[in-house]
Amino acid sequence: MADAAGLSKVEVLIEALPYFQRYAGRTFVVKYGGHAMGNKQAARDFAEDIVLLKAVGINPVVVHGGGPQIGDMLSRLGVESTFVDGLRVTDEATAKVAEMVLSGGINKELVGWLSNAGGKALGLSGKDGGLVTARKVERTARDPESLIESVVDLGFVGEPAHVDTSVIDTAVAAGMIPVIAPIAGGEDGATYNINADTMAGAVAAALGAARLFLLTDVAGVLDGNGNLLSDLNPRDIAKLREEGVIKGGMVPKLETCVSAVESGCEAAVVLDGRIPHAMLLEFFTARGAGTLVRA
Ligand SMILES: Nc1ncnc2c1ncn2[C@@H]1O[C@H](COP(=O)(O)OP(=O)(O)O)[C@@H](O)[C@H]1O
Ligand SMILES: CC(=O)N[C@@H](CCC(=O)OP(=O)(O)O)C(=O)O
Repeated sequence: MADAAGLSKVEVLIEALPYFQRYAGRTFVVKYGGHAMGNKQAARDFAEDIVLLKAVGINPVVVHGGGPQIGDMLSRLGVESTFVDGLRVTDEATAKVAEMVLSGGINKELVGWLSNAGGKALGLSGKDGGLVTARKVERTARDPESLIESVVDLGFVGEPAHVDTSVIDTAVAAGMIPVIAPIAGGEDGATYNINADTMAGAVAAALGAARLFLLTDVAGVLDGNGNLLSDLNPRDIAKLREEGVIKGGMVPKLETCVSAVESGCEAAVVLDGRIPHAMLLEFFTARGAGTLVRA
């Protein structure tokens, strides 16, 4: 006779069975933010979640950030960063540091965690296999008094202009988990620093992903009183942004969610990466957390 603990394990698997069946063969793009990476145990849990998704037939594709880690390296070098709408103003030297930290450091660390959890991970940046071609980001700002708009030069901050998924398709067909750093070359030959949320959204759209998960270090999108907003649509988001409730790093995150759901992704979720196994809890159980964005 099976004991109660054994039965409850089976019940959990049975509860998840319709999800395994529905999403087998589909792609989930998971963005792992630099803030969520701080805790080693949470990182191990994250790697297990990704490897479990792969084991049940879903194709996870990881895009990672590393903003705080780039900031630490720059401050060790005596360089201070400024941000415009959550984007780091990037001169040529900063782009070099960002590439070193993201592609050289964090990307390989994540590949190591996934391989320790039993996965076969392939570390890439937008440059590898022609995955992403970047173009320079154009931003304008309006002077609050004169209301005159002027161009803000962010330097080598890029956005994906073109995504060629063939390197991802090849890796997935070979049973691998692609792990992508948000760095890409431009048509001008320069190296561009891309916000990791933006990179994840572009990759999700190009792959026709079923889900986009954005793991960060807050419970989700919070209202003006610090309460979690668990369901949002693009109209709610535009209003919250106008009201100034959504600021800083949450701006590119929600821009990404909106463009993902408007380009066919079923749902995008802003999740608390500090919670152990946040992604599996959200996806396979009724105890979903975070903010779900749907069209
Ligand atoms: N309305 C909001 N709800 C939650 N977080 C917000 C909001 N507005 C701004 N933020 C900020 O956005 C941050 C998350 O973005 P970011 O620091 O870029 O994270 P990551 O490194 O995970 O991408 C939060 O830590 C918080 O400081
Ligand atoms: C242009 C730009 O801002 N690039 C980001 C890239 C890393 C990133 O986005 O990391 P998180 O997801 O951890 O914030 C940066 O330099 O910080």
